[in-house]
Amino acid sequence: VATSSGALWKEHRTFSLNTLREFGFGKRSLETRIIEEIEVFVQEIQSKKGEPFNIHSLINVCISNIMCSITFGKRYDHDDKKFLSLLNSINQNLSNENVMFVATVLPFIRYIPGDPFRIKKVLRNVDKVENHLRQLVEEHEQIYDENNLRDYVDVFLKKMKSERNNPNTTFDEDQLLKIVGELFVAGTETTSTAIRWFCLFMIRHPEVQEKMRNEINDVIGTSRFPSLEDKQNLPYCEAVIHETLRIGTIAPLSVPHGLASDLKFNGFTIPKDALLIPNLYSVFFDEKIFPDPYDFKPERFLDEKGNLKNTDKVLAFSLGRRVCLGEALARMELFLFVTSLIQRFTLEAGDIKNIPSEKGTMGITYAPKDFVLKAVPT
Ligand code: HEM
Repeated sequence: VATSSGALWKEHRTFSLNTLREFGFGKRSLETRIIEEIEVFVQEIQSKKGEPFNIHSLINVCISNIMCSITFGKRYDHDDKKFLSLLNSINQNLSNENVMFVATVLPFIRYIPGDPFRIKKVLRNVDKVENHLRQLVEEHEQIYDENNLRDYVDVFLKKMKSERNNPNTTFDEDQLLKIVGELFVAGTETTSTAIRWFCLFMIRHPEVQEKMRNEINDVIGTSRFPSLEDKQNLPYCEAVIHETLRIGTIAPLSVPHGLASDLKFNGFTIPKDALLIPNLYSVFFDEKIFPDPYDFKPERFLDEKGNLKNTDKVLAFSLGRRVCLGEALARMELFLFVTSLIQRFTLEAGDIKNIPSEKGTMGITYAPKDFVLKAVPT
């Protein structure tokens, strides 16, 4: 979806969205699935007993499991070595994306003996992920039952079978592998990065955590997990999520777009086929929209009565026809994960002399540098 355009993009974006909606996007069934994953998340954190740990892999597995269950009807245990190694390969490639830009411009560098640019490593990682996904698709094909469509892959297989005699079909195994790979990667890395930014900002701003916890305690208490119905009653928590997406700037340059026709803009003509790189960063840090843009201030999204305002200015998922396909899922996950976390734990720096920096690293997303934290039960 993300890398295609024209008729192919339209057909597969519509198919993907409809199918993902069928499997719960924006529905209660998906909320229940997310909360089940949060229960595991909380148990894993409790098992650390307030000792310092790196939350990166824990968040990655939880978020990835949600995407895996929609796509393949499957989730993995947190100590599944094969799955952890797969997620690690994806992480390595995403944080190493710049290398692939260089290899695209200078393709010969991949033939240099040894692996000085780590390109062979990146390609080995791609193979590893593709082989894993291919195996999952093959397993689905073997037990496919058209009267019991369990997940995204089954619905795609049904469409493939119904289009078997259409010579122009775009529903084939290659396309299926591309899309599940994309959903798996885009659906894990982005949301997981947003939650890591959230943890980092909470360590740096204990007063914000405290306010969130007070609001959660007033509205929900501690006996049950937050649910999506609580969202409207937790404006401060929502404001913190918007501020996290703004300052975290997970996709500062969104995704490059190609121009389908000439475009006149501010007296310039930008020719058809030119590559446009949207600069979301310039909006998030525009002081006319967000005064003191470098300060973490959730209150900027609340009016004097405490109601949310200006949240539509945070274009974290971009906008227009190619707006992020996973926005609904990501917003559900973000709300449920961060409120459940703050309801049960106080987040502190793992090492008081080493408070994690707000300066991140740029790969395919803008992510925090790895850090350790303490999650002290409230
Ligand atoms: C906090 C989490 C997320 C952020 C910040 C984010 C951000 C973005 C952005 C900025 C784009 C580019 C839109 C454009 O081209 O104008 C995008 C596209 C996309 N995202 Fe996300 N995303 C997130 C979560 C997800 C999730 C959970 C999924 C999985 C379902 C997903 C799947 C996609 C896909 C498939 C596209 C390409 C859409 C198209 O080209 O039609 N994203 N996302």
